[in-house]
Amino acid sequence: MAYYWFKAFHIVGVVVWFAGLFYLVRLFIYHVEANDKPEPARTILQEQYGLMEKRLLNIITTPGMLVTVSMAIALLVTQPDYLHQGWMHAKLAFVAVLLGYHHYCARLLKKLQAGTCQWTGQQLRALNEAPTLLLVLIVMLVIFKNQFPTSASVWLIVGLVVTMLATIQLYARKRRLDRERQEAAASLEAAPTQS
Ligand code: HEM
Repeated sequence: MAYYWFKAFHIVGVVVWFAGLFYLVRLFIYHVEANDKPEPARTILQEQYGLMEKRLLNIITTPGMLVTVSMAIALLVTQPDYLHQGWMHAKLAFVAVLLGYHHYCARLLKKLQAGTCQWTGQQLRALNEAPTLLLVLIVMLVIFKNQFPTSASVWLIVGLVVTMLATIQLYARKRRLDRERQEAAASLEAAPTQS
């Protein structure tokens, strides 16, 4: 019975951890893009985003990671056989990458607060795709275990899902560019004409 409790809270931890990771980098994007705003909006926005980022990391994301990992350790102590299985080794390797990503986000936060972050909004958007990929891989490993699917039909489904996600991203990008163009045109119109 304890095993089910550990597994339930392992999954709760995973949901909280990923929600935090996704939202954190989204806030980084807004933080960096606030550089384009005129003062005093820039300072006000960046201070607010800085506060939200710190709270999100310390109150949601890191505790989510700690719950996931501590429940995972409890699962492995209860079921140590998993430690000898190939899928678990692969899963642990991806989790190590995810922990590295978490640590890197915490470093980026410090750089943003110090005003020394060199990442552009576009680069951060690309970075924010990394946890999605890790999420898909880890969940597939834990579900399929050693029967990880390799047949053509499965990869067709994976391809369709990836295409769908890419289409959503491209559409969001198009809408963002349209909005930026409209804002630029509006500010040109509002600017006083010089004779
Ligand atoms: C700290 C490293 C981790 C370890 C050692 C670990 C270990 C485990 C173990 C032993 C199980 C039970 C498997 C079973 O009973 O079939 C499990 C379940 C699960 N894990 Fe992890 N896990 C880790 C991190 C993660 C992460 C980062 C994710 C998400 C990206 C994740 C997603 C899941 C899911 C969705 C289940 C439930 C699968 C099911 O019941 O069929 N785990 N994990």
